[in-house]
Amino acid sequence: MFLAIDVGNTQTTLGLFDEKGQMLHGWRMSTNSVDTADMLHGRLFTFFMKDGLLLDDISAGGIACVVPAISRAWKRCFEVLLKRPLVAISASSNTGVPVHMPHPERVGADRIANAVAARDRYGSPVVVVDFGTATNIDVVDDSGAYRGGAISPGLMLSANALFERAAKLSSIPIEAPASALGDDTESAVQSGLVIGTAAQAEGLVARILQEPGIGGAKIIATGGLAKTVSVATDVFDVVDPELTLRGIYLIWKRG
Ligand SMILES: Nc1ncnc2c1ncn2[C@@H]1O[C@H](COP(=O)(O)OP(=O)(O)O)[C@@H](O)[C@H]1O
Ligand SMILES: CC(C)(COP(=O)(O)O)[C@@H](O)C(=O)NCCC(=O)O
Ligand SMILES: [K+]
Repeated sequence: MFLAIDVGNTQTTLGLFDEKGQMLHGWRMSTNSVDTADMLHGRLFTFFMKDGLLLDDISAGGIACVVPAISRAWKRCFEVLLKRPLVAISASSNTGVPVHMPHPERVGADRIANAVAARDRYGSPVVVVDFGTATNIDVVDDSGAYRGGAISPGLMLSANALFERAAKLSSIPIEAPASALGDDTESAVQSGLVIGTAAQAEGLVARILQEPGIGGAKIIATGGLAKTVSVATDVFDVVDPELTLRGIYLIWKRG
């Protein structure tokens, strides 16, 4: 079986795929850039044990990593400890999705994976909004090419900055309030953060859809906060939390 690893700035998600491309198991852990190969190996061992699996069941891995400090530890975990190959996804991988941007090598591997999975599942044009540490938008045009998108501070980053800098505000449950018109501090902050993040996505998507080759695109939400935010908008055709992991699998499968 194939293990897909999506290393984000806050959390690392893992998905175990069978030969038919079904994701059978998924796990989530925090991303710690100081983790060693032994620690990563230990985490994998625990996840697999808990689900009645063996690390030997892994035949290969693929990784989309946007935290360079930890990529060596993952490589060592696979190649030295698990004795299995690990493919690192980048814009220069054989993805089948050409990157029409001046500096393809600078694009995050997670964004490439999103584009590949979205085009495969939903066709093109397609727009992905990924709600993680950053909120990033990834766009595939009607020719099937990746065209970039937008990057902004994610919901939790904004929330934490607000709670840190506004003396009278402290942490509240991050969920959509009943109305955009908050009638107390908690619901006002929920409105600003959750409905605000949703409205930002609506606004950016509306503008991106005006660009040549993007009109009529399906709009997909993914990322750890996709479910929280999608409650507050009807802009999304689909919420697909496993999109990035599926993209890693698809890129690996193409070889
Ligand atoms: N099981 C979970 N299901 C959904 N959301 C989670 C879950 N766990 C965490 N989240 C939220 O998702 C966010 C991380 O999203 P993610 O897309 O993994 O970010 P990144 O890829 O930037 O690390 C965290 O802020 C967390 O609050
Ligand atoms: C945009 C990102 C910060 C998103 O990271 P995440 O929120 O998933 O942790 C990441 O894809 C990244 O660092 N990209 C490099 C710059 C670019 O894609 O243009
Ligand atoms: K991510």
